[in-house]
Amino acid sequence: MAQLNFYSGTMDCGKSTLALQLDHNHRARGRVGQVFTSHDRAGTATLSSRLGLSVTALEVTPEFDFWDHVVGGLTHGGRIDYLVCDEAQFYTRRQVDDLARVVDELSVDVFAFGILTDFRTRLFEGSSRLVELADHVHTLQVEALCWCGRRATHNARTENGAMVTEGEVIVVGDVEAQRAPDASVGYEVLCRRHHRRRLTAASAHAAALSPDVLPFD
Ligand SMILES: Nc1ncnc2c1ncn2[C@@H]1O[C@H](COP(=O)(O)OP(=O)(O)O)[C@@H](O)[C@H]1O
Ligand SMILES: Cc1cn([C@H]2C[C@H](O)[C@@H](COP(=O)(O)O)O2)c(=O)[nH]c1=O
Repeated sequence: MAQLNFYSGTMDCGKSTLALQLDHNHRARGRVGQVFTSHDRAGTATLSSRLGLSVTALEVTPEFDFWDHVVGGLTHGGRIDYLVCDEAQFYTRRQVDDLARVVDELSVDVFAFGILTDFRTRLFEGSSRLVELADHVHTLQVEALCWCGRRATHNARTENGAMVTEGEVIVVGDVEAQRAPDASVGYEVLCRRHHRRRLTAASAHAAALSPDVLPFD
């Protein structure tokens, strides 16, 4: 029976790498799949992993219709066994509803990948709907780490090094500033404790060097 799977974790925990591996393994066994993404750092219509691999993908814009796309493909004699959907946090609620419908009514497996929460710790629209509808929600095993060594659970956005909590929800960027399209905006994964205190690696380092502040854990 086809299933809707959601693989989730912070930024930089290996979601896109797993998406590429999963696609490779299914393809290697003769299954026919299609790969989708949205706002990938490497550019439009690309699914890229920090380990260096990337593949061409279909870009999911807010107007994109998964149901029409898959039904159209099957009606024209095509075969579709599965969909790999990266950066699914950016998909709309309607698009995730359609993914569930594709699973249930067309028996196509869906493997969706995305971060759960934005830089303000709020659930993304696509991710919240996936949590509501998925047959299985998987947390990635590879743990991204906070600078303090704890498991990173939250994504912080930084502007010129300082953590910010206001701004547009979607700003493409990376955890390593030099790889981001706009180097002044970056991301850093943190444990909840340090996200709450807005303590990035840089600000913790600065605070540790200051003689005026008490030490923190
Ligand atoms: N130079 C490297 N050597 C080994 N592993 C790396 C290297 N660079 C990145 N990685 C691995 O790749 C992961 C990020 O993979 P990626 O698929 O791009 O993450 P995500 O899609 O979750 O943001 C890191 O957590 C790390 O495990
Ligand atoms: C937290 C957060 C992230 N983003 C962007 C930044 C990246 O371009 C992607 C996440 O990609 P990854 O492969 O999981 O590293 O999402 C954003 O637009 N808004 C946010 O709040």
